[in-house]
Amino acid sequence: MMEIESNKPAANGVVVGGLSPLSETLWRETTSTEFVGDVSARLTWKDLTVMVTLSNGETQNVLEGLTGYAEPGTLMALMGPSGSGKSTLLDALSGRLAANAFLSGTILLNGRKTKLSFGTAAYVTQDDNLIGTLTVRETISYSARLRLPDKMPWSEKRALVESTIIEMGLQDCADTVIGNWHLRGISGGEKRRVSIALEILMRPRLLFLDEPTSGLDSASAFFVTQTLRGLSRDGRTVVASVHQPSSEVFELFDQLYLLSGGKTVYFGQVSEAYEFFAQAGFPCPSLRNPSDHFLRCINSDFDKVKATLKGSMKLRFDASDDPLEKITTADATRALIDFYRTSQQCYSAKEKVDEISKVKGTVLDSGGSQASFLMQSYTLTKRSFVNMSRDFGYYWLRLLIYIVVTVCIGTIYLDIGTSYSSILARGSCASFVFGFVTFMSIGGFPSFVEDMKVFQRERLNGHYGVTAFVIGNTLSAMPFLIMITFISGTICYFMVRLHPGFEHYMFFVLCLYASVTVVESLMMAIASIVPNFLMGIIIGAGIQGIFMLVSGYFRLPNDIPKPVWRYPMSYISFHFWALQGQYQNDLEGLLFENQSPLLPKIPGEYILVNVFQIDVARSKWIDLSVIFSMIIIYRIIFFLMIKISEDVTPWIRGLIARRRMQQKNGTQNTTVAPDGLSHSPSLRTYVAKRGTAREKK
Ligand SMILES: Nc1ncnc2c1ncn2[C@@H]1O[C@H](COP(=O)(O)OP(=O)(O)OP(=O)(O)O)[C@@H](O)[C@H]1O
Repeated sequence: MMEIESNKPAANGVVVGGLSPLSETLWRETTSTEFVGDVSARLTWKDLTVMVTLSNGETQNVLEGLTGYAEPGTLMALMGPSGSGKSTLLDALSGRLAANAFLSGTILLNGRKTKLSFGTAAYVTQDDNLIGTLTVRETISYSARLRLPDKMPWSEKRALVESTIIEMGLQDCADTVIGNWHLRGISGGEKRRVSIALEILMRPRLLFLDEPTSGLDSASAFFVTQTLRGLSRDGRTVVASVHQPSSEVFELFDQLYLLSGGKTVYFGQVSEAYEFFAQAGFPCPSLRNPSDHFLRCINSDFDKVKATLKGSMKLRFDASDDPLEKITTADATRALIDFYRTSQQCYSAKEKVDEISKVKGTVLDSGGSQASFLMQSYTLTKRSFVNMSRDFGYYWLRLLIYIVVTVCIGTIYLDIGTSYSSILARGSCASFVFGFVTFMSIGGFPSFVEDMKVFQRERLNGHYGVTAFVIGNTLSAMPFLIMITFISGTICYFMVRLHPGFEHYMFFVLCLYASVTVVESLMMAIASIVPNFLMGIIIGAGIQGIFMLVSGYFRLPNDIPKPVWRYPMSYISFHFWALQGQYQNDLEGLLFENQSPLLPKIPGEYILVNVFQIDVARSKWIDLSVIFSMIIIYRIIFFLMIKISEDVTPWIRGLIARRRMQQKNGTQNTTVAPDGLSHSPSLRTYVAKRGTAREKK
């Protein structure tokens, strides 16, 4: 096959594929590939079939033999009834298919096979996962710092942010917060535009949008679509799935890809679709919105609706002259699919695909971040800190509750003293502080799940890596945790009058800080496995309940059954180490009254060994350092869990799906995913997982 190098720089300068001056400057500055002139994206797909394996081992073709192309400067509408495969086609094209989906056929970007996930193409999902406490301008500015090159001066970054705000028509709400459960913010349509703004900030050449207008009123939907049209006119390739667009919105699209049951019903110019349907025998009635008519022809749910009609309603349908009312939609769809196969549109689409595929154009570099790791970590830390300080539910509420609870502890154990009865009281006070007070930290889990949603969106679009996120989250939370534990620890220490002395005070608050941070880290690790906030809290509470049981208070260390509970559970429990350290910290060096004043006083060391069964040979500072190392271990687990869910889990799921399919069919499946396309994380699985969390909003 002859390869043609596209758009070589012309004699009088470079040919730039219809870019605005701003886009051109940015692209030249940020691209690390050699600038060969045309940086536009031409996407083609040929004989694209996607097969999914279901849990019973059955397979289902979700897409069947689709052929089409998307060109720069055009806005394509992907339409079809629910379940027709629109999202699957978007996923397949953007390299985000679920692990149980297998793809055959060829997808080429500028005539080359390219892995499209993680930033090469921008993908705007249906969910607007944004940080509610930030204003629109802040949201876009942080995103700019996270992704634009460090060496680009801030004035230029700001200019880009401002131009993006104007491009998306967000000037009026630029300084309004996005909004969350307690902050009233911008409207749904504006949120949608912010989500799109974040993805167009880096001026991607290829933009996918999953139902950008769903849930918006007609004016907002029109505005969003008009903006998309503007973006396409800037030389970008824009593909958007749409649900039931109004006639004004529909007219803004250039091309239409109509799907039904995973098959092509129509692919071509929007302007020719009207004629196509008329030729196929299904002309659009004069007073009907064309897009409604097209969907009406192919939506088999209408057959079910008609079957339930009775009496006059049925007669009304039967008396109509619309040819659609005479046959079932299933028959109409079949007729249209057959008609398309032999149509001029199908023929010219195939020709065009072959023509575009032959041209080996620019290798588009990943549109992901250009910022350094340090810049990303710094920006994420700052952004997360700002969010935590503005979100009342993140730490402020916890501080309030911690103060209330520690004042309660302080009044109940007020001035504990060194009487005989204070020995057990000191034990139970420490056990309550390090058991229940630290346990209350799971209250921050819902906010953290919200953070994770933003992270997932940004991660999948290649904005930054997992390490930068973990660093940002750890550092930004630190001042708040120090504040909460030092304030509540100080109240508790001085009201109860625990062992006097600065060193003892410091140990107590540091131990409280370390324990609360371990709980946070544990909850983060849980969030990476169970991103549902209710399930996460239940699991976190269960784990901590077990840890508390083996802490050495409810059952003395030597009495804890050795297998499992003593070894290894008590050693894994941070409560165990906290109590071992705090008991030493509190009792060592004190003398306690005996049962009778005639009997000698009891030294704290004696109580530690004989009552609480504490290993006094080990320094309390070692106990504390074990808790600190647990923080690091849990953060590493968190990091690994994200990595595993990104790389290993899809691979295993794919393997299981393949096995199931083989067992069912008894044959080796020959459908393979080219370039590991199906191995990238599925956005839809991620969106589905978070559906429940979204409902709570
Ligand atoms: N990974 C998968 N595993 C099992 N079934 C799948 C998978 N992906 C898609 N499907 C099935 O394929 C069909 C098409 O799904 P898809 O979400 O692409 O449709 P859609 O046109 O986007 O629908 P909607 O408009 O409702 O979002 C559905 O019946 C869906 O259940």
